[in-house]
Amino acid sequence: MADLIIKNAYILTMDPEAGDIKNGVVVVEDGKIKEVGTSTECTAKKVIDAKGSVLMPGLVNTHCHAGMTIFRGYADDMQLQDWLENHIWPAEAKLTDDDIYAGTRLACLEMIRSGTIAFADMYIHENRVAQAVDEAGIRAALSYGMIDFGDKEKADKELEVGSAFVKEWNGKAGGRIITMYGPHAPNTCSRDFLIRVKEQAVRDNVKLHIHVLETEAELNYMKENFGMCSIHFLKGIDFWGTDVLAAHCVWLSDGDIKILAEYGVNISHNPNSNMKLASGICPVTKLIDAGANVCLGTDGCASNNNLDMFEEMRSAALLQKVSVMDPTVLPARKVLEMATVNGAKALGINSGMLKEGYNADMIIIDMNKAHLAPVYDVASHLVYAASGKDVRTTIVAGKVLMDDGKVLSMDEQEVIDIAIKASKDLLGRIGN
Ligand SMILES: N[C@@H](CCSC[C@H]1O[C@@H](n2cnc3c(=O)[nH]cnc32)[C@H](O)[C@@H]1O)C(=O)O
Ligand SMILES: [Zn+2]
Repeated sequence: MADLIIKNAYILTMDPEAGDIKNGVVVVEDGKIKEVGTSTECTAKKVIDAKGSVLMPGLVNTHCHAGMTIFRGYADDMQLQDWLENHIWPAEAKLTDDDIYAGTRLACLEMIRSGTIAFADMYIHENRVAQAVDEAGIRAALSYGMIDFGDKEKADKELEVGSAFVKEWNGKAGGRIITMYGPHAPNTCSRDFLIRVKEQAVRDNVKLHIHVLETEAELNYMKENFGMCSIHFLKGIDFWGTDVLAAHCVWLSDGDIKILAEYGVNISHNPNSNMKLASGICPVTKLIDAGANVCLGTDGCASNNNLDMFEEMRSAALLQKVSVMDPTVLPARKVLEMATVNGAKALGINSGMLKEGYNADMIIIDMNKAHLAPVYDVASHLVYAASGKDVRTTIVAGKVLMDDGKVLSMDEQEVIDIAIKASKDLLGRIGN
């Protein structure tokens, strides 16, 4: 007997061979997809009738600082450097591991509610992030964010913490957690430190998660200090490879784009964060045309300010169209691919498609809504009309985490209340 059957769904498999399936059926067993088709002989412990709904792979958020939900709306409308140096970093210094746990639980709740089944994180007290992920039932690629500012002692300490985290949590939560190394950025990590981290990641056979060329300020800093941009600098220390997830990649030359594509780098495009911080516009179309793997991320809640990947898909499509003054770029299906297939590839997880043998990481979107009627093209609605609020069911590793709008893996009000209390206590500690 299978664990779960979903029937009568309009299925977006995201599998180029299977395409869309009308009145489709998916059978789930032991956390994996057992069958995808139009009928099945199987029976199951639980059957979901998805009539009038769309079933698709869940969304993959490839750049986040989940615990920063605690800072949602804390510091808006300022430049990145001012925001980081004068507001966020001083506040982060007062964060406790309980704050991070509370903030990450809130992030997991928000992501489960809005159809995200996996996210890539880079933050502090990452062991408490992992604990929250384990309990919430979501999938995640987690890294302890490391900064050395050229201080050898800090570098040693950061790598010790980052390495211990990688080893302790890789593969945990029934395989839902994978770990990465998280060197923060080329202008906050020294050359030697970046070399050491890359070597350690290769030895540990895990990927790397780094911010790259989010702002023109980083580009200028790298040119002044190293005589070259971050892309050429990282190439010079053999940093690039398919094991790298680079967030932002806004300030790129055509030569940089060629390098990123050539090395198979995974690029996490964060349109809402880039717009909110006025960081710039990532040349997504050029990167895709060059063959790079471009996926989508929200960044932290303090620079978005939510974790709704449907909003991120819409922003990515609209921002790119107006930035190149061509409405034909980034069509809906391409954006859906970025948020599912490409995101899964970037994290190295077997999700992102509804295909036999893949992780049963999927979502059901209720299409019986005024703002989703009538339906000519499902993909169009998912990108240009829907939001995370239209997700009714979220399944990760075959487990139903939200069933018809009710979150089953956590007490929603308790999670919200604890996060609000943590933010109030934090304000008291920050003293404003
Ligand atoms: N161990 C490090 C912490 C790094 S965690 C990841 C860092 O990225 C910061 N961060 C959040 N959003 C952004 C962004 O958009 N660009 C760059 N850094 C960010 C976040 O505030 C956090 O300090 C230290 O010693 O500071
Ligand atoms: Zn970030």
